[in-house]
Amino acid sequence: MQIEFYKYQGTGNDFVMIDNRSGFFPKEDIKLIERLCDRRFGIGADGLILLENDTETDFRMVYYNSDGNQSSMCGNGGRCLVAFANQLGVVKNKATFIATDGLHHASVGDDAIISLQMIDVDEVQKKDSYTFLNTGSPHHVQIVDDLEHYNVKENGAAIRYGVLYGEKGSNINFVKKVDDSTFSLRTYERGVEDETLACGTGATAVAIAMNAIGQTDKTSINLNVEGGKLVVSFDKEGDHFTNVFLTGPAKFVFKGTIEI
Ligand SMILES: N[C@@H](CCC[C@H](N)C(=O)O)C(=O)O
Repeated sequence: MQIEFYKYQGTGNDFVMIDNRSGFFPKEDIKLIERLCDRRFGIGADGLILLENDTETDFRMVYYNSDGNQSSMCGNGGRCLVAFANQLGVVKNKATFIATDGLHHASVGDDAIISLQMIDVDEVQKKDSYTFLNTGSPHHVQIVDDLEHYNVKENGAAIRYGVLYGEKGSNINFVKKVDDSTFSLRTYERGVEDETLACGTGATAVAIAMNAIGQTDKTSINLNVEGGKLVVSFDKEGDHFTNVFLTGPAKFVFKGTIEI
């Protein structure tokens, strides 16, 4: 059997996209999803996303990490899925869709810039050396001295598998302040089990965490990620963050068919 796929990337966080509106895709086949995401034996991606029908919104997002397991929200994947839906003609420059963390609104701007509304954040756990919050996916946020030379894979894995987060784990973000409006980050992603070039829910978590712990009082924050630049904006009331938007490029790379 042959599957038609589309490859997208958002600031270097890359995804295999499949139009599953007919419901043909064998969703329980973890090994198949893992193989499709494999960079040597498959197409290669940080995750795989199915675009499915939904009765109340434009479409449903079903997200899998590259390890083949279905997971929580993916911000860059959500932005890429909106670009994919636009390419398929399912939406026209504006989208409303349902994902594992609830309803999302998005808009398509010039130059493949997609702005995606993320969930509200009601709880920010501030600890001495790190911050933890959920932006659709769980995120540990930690400021480090030498971000450029930091061993993200080794230190990220140690925290992800350590005592703090148990079996469920967390995504781990290491951060450096550039100026009041700008932070650089590098992310170790759960389910990829490696550093990725960008993480949308991670960038969102970093922006909110930096505001919540007083590193900035800005509510529109530039994020330098390894694969490009993202912007996160929000409204704030105490530790309650609403109207959270993640904005950045989401680009079509290629399409093809693969034998499964
Ligand atoms: N790359 C994603 C995050 C995907 C989910 C994450 N790996 C998890 O399982 O928690 C993003 O852009 O948000």
